[in-house]
Amino acid sequence: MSVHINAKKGEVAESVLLPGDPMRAKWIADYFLENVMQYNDVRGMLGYTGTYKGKRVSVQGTGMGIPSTLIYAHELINEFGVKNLIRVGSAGSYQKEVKIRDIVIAMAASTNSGLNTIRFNGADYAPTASFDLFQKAIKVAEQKGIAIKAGNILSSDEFYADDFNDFKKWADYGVLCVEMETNGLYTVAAKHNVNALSILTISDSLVTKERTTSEEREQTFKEMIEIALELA
Ligand SMILES: O=P(O)(O)O[C@H]1O[C@H](CO)[C@@H](O)[C@H]1O
Ligand SMILES: O=c1cc[nH]c(=O)[nH]1
Repeated sequence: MSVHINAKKGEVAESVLLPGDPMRAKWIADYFLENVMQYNDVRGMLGYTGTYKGKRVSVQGTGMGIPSTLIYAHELINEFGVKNLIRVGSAGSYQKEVKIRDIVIAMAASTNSGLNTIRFNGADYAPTASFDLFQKAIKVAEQKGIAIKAGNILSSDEFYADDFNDFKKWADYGVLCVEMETNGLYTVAAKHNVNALSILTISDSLVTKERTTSEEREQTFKEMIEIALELA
């Protein structure tokens, strides 16, 4: 057991899907996994282990934002021996070509968080996806006929920016979409020499102002889960 995860040793699989929303974790376990056991309920941040096509896989909510995600990723890696951390999250589009329900794989994650500048004494660190998981995800998506987009994303510290037009600067530099966790996830995975990948589904667009409902964000977005589960 760790501070935030009350699983016993061995109850968490080597590969873990990481949605921000703990209710999406429950939905993934209910909808996709067999032989499911719930291993975590601390703070309502639900975690489950089950099997997918006979392979053991876990799914753990992380909460929202880099600080919360760092807690779960750190404990999963250091206390439970997790080797593959695959985020399955929602994101807001920054580009008109990136449309609602599109899937974006984060090759790299920029941020406005100060955590890495503190960690690296004022210098920038560029956290990137695991090349191995990235390559596999591209292959799986091709096999399943699922279109994906891939590139740089923004992990923002705030959901409600003072000025929503701030996104245009990031968009000009080719950033595809915004979410709130990947920069931290890729950094902690690099530190501990394990694999991390973020697969995101566009839930809303800062360009067109369209958006999906919270229920859709919790219970749909099946294609990114299907890709993620094949990487486990
Ligand atoms: O859908 P999840 O995985 O929670 O991800 C996105 O949704 C939350 C904001 O609504 C943030 O956590 C953001 O990164
Ligand atoms: O606009 C959005 C959508 C999902 N997640 C975010 O952080 N921002």
